[in-house]
Amino acid sequence: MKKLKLPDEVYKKLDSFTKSLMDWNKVHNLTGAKTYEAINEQIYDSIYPLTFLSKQNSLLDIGTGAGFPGMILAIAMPETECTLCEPLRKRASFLKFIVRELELTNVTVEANRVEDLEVRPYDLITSRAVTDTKTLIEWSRPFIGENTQMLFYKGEQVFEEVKGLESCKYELISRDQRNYLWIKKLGVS
Ligand SMILES: C[S@@+](CC[C@H](N)C(=O)[O-])C[C@H]1O[C@@H](n2cnc3c(N)ncnc32)[C@H](O)[C@@H]1O
Repeated sequence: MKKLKLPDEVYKKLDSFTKSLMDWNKVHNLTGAKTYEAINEQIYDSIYPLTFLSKQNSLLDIGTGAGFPGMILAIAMPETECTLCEPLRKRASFLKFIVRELELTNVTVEANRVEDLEVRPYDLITSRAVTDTKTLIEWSRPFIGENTQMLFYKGEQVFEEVKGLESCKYELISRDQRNYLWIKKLGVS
């Protein structure tokens, strides 16, 4: 299993998360990642940005699904206050179960569409496999403060999508098929 250097306590919690996800997946089809190995690959994909991101005080993850990347980042960054936004009831119920089971004090699960969330600024906005970059930026706007950064987990399509980002300060970090679009400053639209 590919691993980043993180405290043992974090890996213990990630292991509990994996076991619970496998159990829930047998009953409720929460994610396509069904095996221990497949879930671990999603976990590594979720936390890989910790190799380049600095510490954040607050994070909003749009469309967390069964936990990627928001719940994984929340477990790995216990000092970051994380809001996980997931409208689908069974997925949000699983996220709430994990919060209770792992006694996570830094996580709030919002079982709503991002368009319906209470507006406030976040330091970091993340999203994986939800929608195109243009829509993600529009959805993120109400939550952007002075220093907000965005991190979108993208595939091949990102190379087309960044063509609209000329006025933004961004970096693309590629790993295998994954392209992490790290927007450090939004330009004027
Ligand atoms: C393909 S899943 C990806 C889930 C997870 N991010 C992952 O990578 O495994 C897309 C998720 O986005 C959620 N979603 C769709 N529209 C949304 C919206 N307007 N606001 C928040 N979440 C939304 C869906 O409920 C779904 O769980």
